[in-house]
Amino acid sequence: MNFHKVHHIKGQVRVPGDKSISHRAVMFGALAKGTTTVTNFLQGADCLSTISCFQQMGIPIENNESEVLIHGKGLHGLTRAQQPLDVGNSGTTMRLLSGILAGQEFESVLTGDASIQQRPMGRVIEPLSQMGAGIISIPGNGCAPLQITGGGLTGIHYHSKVASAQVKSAILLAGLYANGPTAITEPQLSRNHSELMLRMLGAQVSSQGTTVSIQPEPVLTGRPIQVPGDISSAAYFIAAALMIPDSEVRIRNVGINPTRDGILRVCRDMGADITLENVIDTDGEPAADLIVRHSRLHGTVIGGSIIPALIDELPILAVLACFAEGTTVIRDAQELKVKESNRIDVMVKNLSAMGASIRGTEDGMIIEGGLPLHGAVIDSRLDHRIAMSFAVAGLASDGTTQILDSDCVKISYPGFYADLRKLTL
Ligand SMILES: O=C(O)C1=C[C@@H](OP(=O)(O)O)[C@@H](O)[C@H](O)C1
Ligand SMILES: C=C(OP(=O)(O)O)C(=O)O
Repeated sequence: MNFHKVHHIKGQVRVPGDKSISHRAVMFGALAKGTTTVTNFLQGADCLSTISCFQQMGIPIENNESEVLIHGKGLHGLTRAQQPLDVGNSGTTMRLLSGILAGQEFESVLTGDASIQQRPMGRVIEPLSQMGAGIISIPGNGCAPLQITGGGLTGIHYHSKVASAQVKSAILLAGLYANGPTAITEPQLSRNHSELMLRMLGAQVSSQGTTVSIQPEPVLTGRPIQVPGDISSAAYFIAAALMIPDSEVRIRNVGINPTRDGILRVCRDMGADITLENVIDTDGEPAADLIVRHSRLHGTVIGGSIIPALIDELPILAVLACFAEGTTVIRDAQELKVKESNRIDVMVKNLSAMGASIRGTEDGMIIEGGLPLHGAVIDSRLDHRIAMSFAVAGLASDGTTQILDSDCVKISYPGFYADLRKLTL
């Protein structure tokens, strides 16, 4: 797909539901008793993989697009799948499901696409094995496919080396089935959607600093869940409006949970004009309209405890940094290397091809902003965040930007190109 320079972006957009919350609504709804009705569910390929895995384990799920109904069967209501469970491209599905399967009295195989088969699973294999699950990497390289023989779990207090909501959630979910309390301490606070939603469904979860603990065998009860818009999807419109002269957009109903709002804090620190209106709170997940206007930006340093609060936004923030005066340093972000692609390498290679001054480091990137960018052929490496980042870069660059495998945006935002185009009219 090709992109060209536009004069401005203007208007309103409503981004689809949050991916992390949509996955969790299906998984936790399946473990609850009764029906969980989910509105504004993200109909992206990753969340559809989660639905299909739970249907294969005997959970009736009705997907009516505007509403998803999960007829949960309680903590012990899952049944063994007849086929290996296929998570597609979704790391969240693979890791959270590993935690749930660790607690089941049956054997399961979890697999996924070529990208997922290269992502590290040792980070869940280690704690779940410590709890007593039989969990092995079938190829023997710490990656999927995984074979999981669950049951007989012991509660542990795990100290994780990575700040990862997927690891934290896997351990908390296994903790639902343990013989005593389970706790996890992470180096920095990662997104807390699991804690909030499990608590709302009836689990006993307590959080103190970067430690979360959970009590086993709660009775979870299904209930309505409203999914706010995904700030990780809003990020592309935030960046486009800031970068492109004369732009102003209103992005409606965006989730602004403080464990996810790092992009707002960093953009403001760079000089961005972003205001919030219509702030609401739905079951502990706040949301607001974001009004974003073109701004003169300056470089900044992004590192430390803010990184987990903007980890998926770092590719588009790297693009934004090219349009800011001075130097932007991204550090402490080595996790970028183990996402759907190596996002440090892919950003450096593609932004360099467009004329940016960017250098990769062990744990991030250093960008000298202010050079004009020009079009190039961009290999998305089938990574949705890369494709969306360069679509936005293309709208602010001379010449033609051609994105290869552009349809990978269906993973988290199937209507992305249509929504972006509407704002350019
Ligand atoms: O828990 C989640 O829903 C997610 C956690 C993050 O991954 P890590 O836990 O690996 O940091 C993030 O990158 C991913 O898109 C979604
Ligand atoms: C890393 C991502 O997702 P996951 O880990 O679920 O594949 C992402 O959406 O950017």
